[in-house]
Amino acid sequence: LVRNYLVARKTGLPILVCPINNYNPLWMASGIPLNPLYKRILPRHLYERVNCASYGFEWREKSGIFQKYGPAFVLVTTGAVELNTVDPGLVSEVLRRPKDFPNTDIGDVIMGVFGPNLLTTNGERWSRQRKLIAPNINEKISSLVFGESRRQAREMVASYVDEAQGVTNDTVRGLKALAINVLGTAGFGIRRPWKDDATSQPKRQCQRFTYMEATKIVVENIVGAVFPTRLLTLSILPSSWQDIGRAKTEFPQLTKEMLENERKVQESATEARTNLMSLLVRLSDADGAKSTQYLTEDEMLGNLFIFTAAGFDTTANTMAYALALLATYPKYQDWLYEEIKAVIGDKPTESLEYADTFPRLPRCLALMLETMRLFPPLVHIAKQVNKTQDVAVATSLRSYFLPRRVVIYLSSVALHRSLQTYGDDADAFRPERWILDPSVEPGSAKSTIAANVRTMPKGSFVPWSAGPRVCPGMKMAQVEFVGVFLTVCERYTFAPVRLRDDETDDQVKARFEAVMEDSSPRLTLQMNRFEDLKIKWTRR
Ligand code: HEM
Repeated sequence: LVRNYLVARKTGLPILVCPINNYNPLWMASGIPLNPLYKRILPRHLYERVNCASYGFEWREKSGIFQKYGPAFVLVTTGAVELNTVDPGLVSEVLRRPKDFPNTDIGDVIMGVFGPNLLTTNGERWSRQRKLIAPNINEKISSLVFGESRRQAREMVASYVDEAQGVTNDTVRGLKALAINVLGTAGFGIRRPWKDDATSQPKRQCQRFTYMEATKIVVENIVGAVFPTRLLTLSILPSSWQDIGRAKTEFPQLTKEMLENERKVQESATEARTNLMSLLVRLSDADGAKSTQYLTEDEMLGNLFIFTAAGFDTTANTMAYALALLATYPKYQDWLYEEIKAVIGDKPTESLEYADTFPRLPRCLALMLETMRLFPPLVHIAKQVNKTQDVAVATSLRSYFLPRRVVIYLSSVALHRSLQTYGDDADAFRPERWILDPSVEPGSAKSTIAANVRTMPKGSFVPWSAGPRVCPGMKMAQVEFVGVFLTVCERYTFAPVRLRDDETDDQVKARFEAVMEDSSPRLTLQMNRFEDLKIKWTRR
């Protein structure tokens, strides 16, 4: 603790000391569930430290702690020295310089459970994988994602309307099923009806998981999955933990089977296959000795996992918050509908082409950006100062001295609610803030994502990170989101179901806002009481 404190002193920034090891797996697993208890029993100044040392304090504190300590402060624990910042200049420099600020070792422990991958590696190994993989998450994949997202969304809402008279509190789970199925298609060429995933039951001990089921379980319980498999499968543990253990045990074998199958299909296929796994198979089968264009077998397992891990919960929860926001503020459903109608007119909507449609829906994308501004799936981005050399950075706010090995947390939540960047209504949901020129008519030639969606100042909006390590799935997630909201808003409206006949509009709004606010950052930010989002779908 003393050594860490002395390192922190070198930064010259305000310091908070908390004498625990916040990287201990037990602390990591118990920190969030016990947080409300700590809040109740500890005096405010002690709780503040314990809270900062527990995962995801960024969501619980929002901008408050930065208003108290300034744009950067340091947390010292027995496990680490952590610098937290909302200085956009520092954020932008840290993300621009991956050599000085590589990804953290702790991220590797969590996201590298099945092998090294794009997210968990640094240096040459990362740059080789990045050059191979990122350019291939391309427009062909986007087109596939667009079509599949629309198909899944149609099936989902039709099922709610036909079978439950439109009333459901299941839409968040439905969106998760939709997202995993879209990834199944784009990532692995597995095409499933929406209902298959949405209604699947927990498996009994003797039944094997499918690949997508095993991945979903591990992704949704990623912190638990860090524990050894032997521990997780102990019969005294709850069955949900045993499921994590089983999914973790089965995952490598399931991946190998899928890859073998893909290789067989590729041998006999007449056309090149378009999904991420087929691409990785081609890359790993290249001759590594002669070329730098290869992936090792363990990198392939790691990357197949990371596509789903990075792309599933992030996109699904963003869609869930957007849906809740649109139900809470219904005038924006009309705002989207106006654009959708202007773009697709009377065309038969089943046959909409991605390339003609997606770029002309700036309002639909603005909805996504505004949702992620208020509810960023990753509440922080973690980097660390490289291990060999201290780094100095000067921004318009101040000069920073960053000793080697210090972990840096870029706080997306507080950055995205900054009054300086977003104005006095920074906490309000206003998707139109993203539209550059509101007088441009939807559907007109100037109404495109490229021409009419605002770009925020560097380092102020980082839901997908930025710089050389920006999320390679950003476009894919945007296409999925726009495809889904285009499909549902074109044909349906949805509204909160009142709990009492005399519940007023304001009370309903406050109730839905409270459900969104009651969120916790797990792997990604998500609503704790998502079943309380009871809504009624109605055909337009
Ligand atoms: C709304 C959806 C998404 C959000 C908010 C999101 C967010 C992010 C963020 C913040 C990072 C940087 C993490 C860090 O540096 O610590 C990242 C990296 C990454 N994301 Fe995404 N992501 C999304 C969707 C996807 C999808 C659909 C894929 C898969 C196709 C994907 C694959 C990746 C990969 C492989 C990386 C590591 C990149 C590297 O370090 O070079 N993401 N994502």
